[in-house]
Amino acid sequence: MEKNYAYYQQQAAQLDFETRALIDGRFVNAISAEEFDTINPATGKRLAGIARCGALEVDDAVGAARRVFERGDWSRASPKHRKKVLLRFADLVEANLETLALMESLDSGKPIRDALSADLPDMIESLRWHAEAADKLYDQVAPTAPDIVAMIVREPIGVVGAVLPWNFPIYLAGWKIGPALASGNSIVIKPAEQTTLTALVLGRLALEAGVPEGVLNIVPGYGETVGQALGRHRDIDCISFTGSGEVGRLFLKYSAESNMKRVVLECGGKSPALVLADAHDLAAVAQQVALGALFCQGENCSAGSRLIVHRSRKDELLEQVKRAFDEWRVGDPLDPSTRVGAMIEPQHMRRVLGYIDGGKAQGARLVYGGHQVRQDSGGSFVEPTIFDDVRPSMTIAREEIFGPVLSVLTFDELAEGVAIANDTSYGLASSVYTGSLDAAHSVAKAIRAGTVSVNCFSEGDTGVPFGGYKESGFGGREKSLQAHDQYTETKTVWIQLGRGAA
Ligand SMILES: NC(=O)C1=CN([C@@H]2O[C@H](COP(=O)(O)OP(=O)(O)OC[C@H]3O[C@@H](n4cnc5c(N)ncnc54)[C@H](O)[C@@H]3O)[C@@H](O)[C@H]2O)C=CC1
Ligand code: BAL
Repeated sequence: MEKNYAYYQQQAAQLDFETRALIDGRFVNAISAEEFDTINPATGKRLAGIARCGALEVDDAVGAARRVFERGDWSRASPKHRKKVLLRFADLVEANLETLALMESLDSGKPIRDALSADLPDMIESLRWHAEAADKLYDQVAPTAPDIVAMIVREPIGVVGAVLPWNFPIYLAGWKIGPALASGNSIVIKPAEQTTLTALVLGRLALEAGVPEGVLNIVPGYGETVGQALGRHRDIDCISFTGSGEVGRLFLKYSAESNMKRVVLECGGKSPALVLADAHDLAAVAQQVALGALFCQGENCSAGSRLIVHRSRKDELLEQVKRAFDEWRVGDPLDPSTRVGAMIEPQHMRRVLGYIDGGKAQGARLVYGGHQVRQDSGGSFVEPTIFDDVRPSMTIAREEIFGPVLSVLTFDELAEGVAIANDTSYGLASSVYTGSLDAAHSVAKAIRAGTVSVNCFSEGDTGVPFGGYKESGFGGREKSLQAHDQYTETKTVWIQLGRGAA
């Protein structure tokens, strides 16, 4: 059967959902037997009732994670064994790619085409990449005096709490599970309450692949209960969090008020796309600008939400960007021709529409879109939107909107453009478009952001670090070998020769 809209609708209608927590290798209901609803953002309809866990289930999951860690079934397994199991896990995710993509699209509102072509393949790559690293990351021996051997060894940090957002639920689960498990830790995952379904399938597949019981636990529930209990738990060694800066700060507080656990935060952005006067091929630039602004409905921490363009090229580029935006059709996420799906929930849609109203009120010029659409669907849809004549002081140029809204600002001198790009409390990603190698390098050095992409919008791949400067990030990087630093402790073993037993 052709894999068209009708096919995906039919497949989606046949899905079964796992809705229970995974603790110590068993799927269990919440102790209270309570559930919370997970809703399809594209229809407003309930998909399933999910186990509503709380601090008691967090205790059980952390206890199980700690026991297996101390027993060593996984933490002291040979790296080769961990690699083999994680590669099998990746294969199983791949074998279930379409089912997981459908579930992800239903639960998060993201277009099925993105779930199939980006979220799932990238998640699988993350598992494989870190699995392969497991038996290739060597420890070190320091240069010392001849009667000393000083070894610098990495050890798993212990029990990791992974707190996930709703914008890339399975993909970001992969960012955390891959390196955390490859380096021998146990993990307790708290999915965002809006998007729990795919994480629970991952739990089943991990067990099937041979990840020992208790090594990977999933505790669904709300942030104030499950999230906070993880953050304050004295037997968790590291929290890896992705989400808002506001909640990121809470995790720092939880850590300070409990056991000083390591906290790694990945917290959003207001990323610039800086287009210099000598940029080539504005039609191609416009395609990248649209991708940066609209991918995942703009619900993307690294979204290129500020277009900062040299005044001499503004009018021409703006026309091209509008044309590029025309290609981003809003529609039912299950329709493979849809490129802009549903906002995660009605309150978030209202927040995005509030920013649009605020932009108009502050004097920015709405030149494209600007409205809620597809009301009849029952879902939360906002059309791609462009504001021109935005000043750096306006709220839409400063705050993370997390929706398909692009602000256009102009500059005359390059230094001014760079200053506007850096005039933000965030520093996650950025793009620069130029025909000059010199300018590309100078701007890349001057921009204070974790990623600078030149003549494209990109976060790179699994092999390169991802994370933010300033309030976009704290404590480390995701992806690449640097991700393993989050989840490992460094131990120095200092051996004095000639004083021990013969
Ligand atoms: N990847 C990113 O950078 C993301 C950024 N955001 C930003 O945050 C805004 C709000 O989105 P939310 O879903 O509300 O993000 P959030 O930061 O509230 O949620 C992220 C995770 O933290 C948990 N959480 C919430 N409150 C908590 C608490 N008091 N203690 C412990 N854990 C808690 C949530 O349950 C979820 O698992 C978005 O509009 C966007 O600007 C949101 C999601 C992802
Ligand atoms: N851009 C992928 C990571 C995130 O949105 O958090």
